Amino acid sequence: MKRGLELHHIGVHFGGLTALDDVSLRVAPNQVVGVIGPNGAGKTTLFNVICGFVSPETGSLTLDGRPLRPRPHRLTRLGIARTLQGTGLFAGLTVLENVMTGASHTARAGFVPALLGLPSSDRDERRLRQHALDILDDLGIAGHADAAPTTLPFAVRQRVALARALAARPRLLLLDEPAGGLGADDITELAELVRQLPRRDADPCAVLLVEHHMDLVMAVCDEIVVLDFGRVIAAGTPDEIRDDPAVTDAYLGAAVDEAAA
Ligand SMILES: Nc1ncnc2c1ncn2[C@@H]1O[C@H](COP(=O)(O)OP(=O)(O)OP(=O)(O)O)[C@@H](O)[C@H]1O
Repeated sequence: MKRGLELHHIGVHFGGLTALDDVSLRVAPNQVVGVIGPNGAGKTTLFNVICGFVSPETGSLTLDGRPLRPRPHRLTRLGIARTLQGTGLFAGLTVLENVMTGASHTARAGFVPALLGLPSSDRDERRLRQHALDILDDLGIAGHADAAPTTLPFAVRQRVALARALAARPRLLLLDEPAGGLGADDITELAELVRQLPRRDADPCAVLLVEHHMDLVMAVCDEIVVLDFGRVIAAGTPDEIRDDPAVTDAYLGAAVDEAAA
């Protein structure tokens, strides 16, 4: 049985500030796991540790039981893909080309055949193009394949960014605040989409979702981890988290602080 991604007792400090303190969690295959918490709780730092942007001072990570030292440029080869806050799409490429860049590492023909225009690179390109089109179709945005991303509404661009991440055929997808900037209807549609990711026929993947929007997290997650001041203060199913007084206290405390400010 594959164990998926595990974080064991992760600690990160920035100068005298403790951003993560003894954080452990697991994202099992085919699960959607959410990380929530008030502002400054450590969510982004946790995401950055998994992507390899931040190295933890204490603790370790494992992927299917094997030690994992993430580096941003090596993630895709490990079967991990991510979307970042904002969409980060290439403005000079069409939607389809943007999605194809997500899978380009899987192309068998290398740089030289492509440069010489040899048939293997044509075949590769056709294969990549079809794969990207299939994903766009899956996400309901194939009609925008030839559009420039800048001409599209934000919610569609978000979907294109998701399609690009999925093009790498990840077994784990990291989503950083995917609901940021979306309206209520778009969030409902996004929830439906995220819930389906571990259940897709082709290339199902586990999801780790770092998100502010409680509604989205409650709707899609099998497990939720709640951070406050860098520590895990609760972990469990959405129902368990909803009824946990420590979680209410943390969010109430944050709301009171904001009101006072
Ligand atoms: N590069 C950094 N240098 C110094 N302090 C940092 C750095 N990155 C984060 N912090 C601090 O670490 C703590 C955790 O920040 P982090 O951004 O991970 O929280 P968050 O839960 O993502 O917050 P938000 O919901 O506001 O995005 C905060 O106190 C933040 O100010």
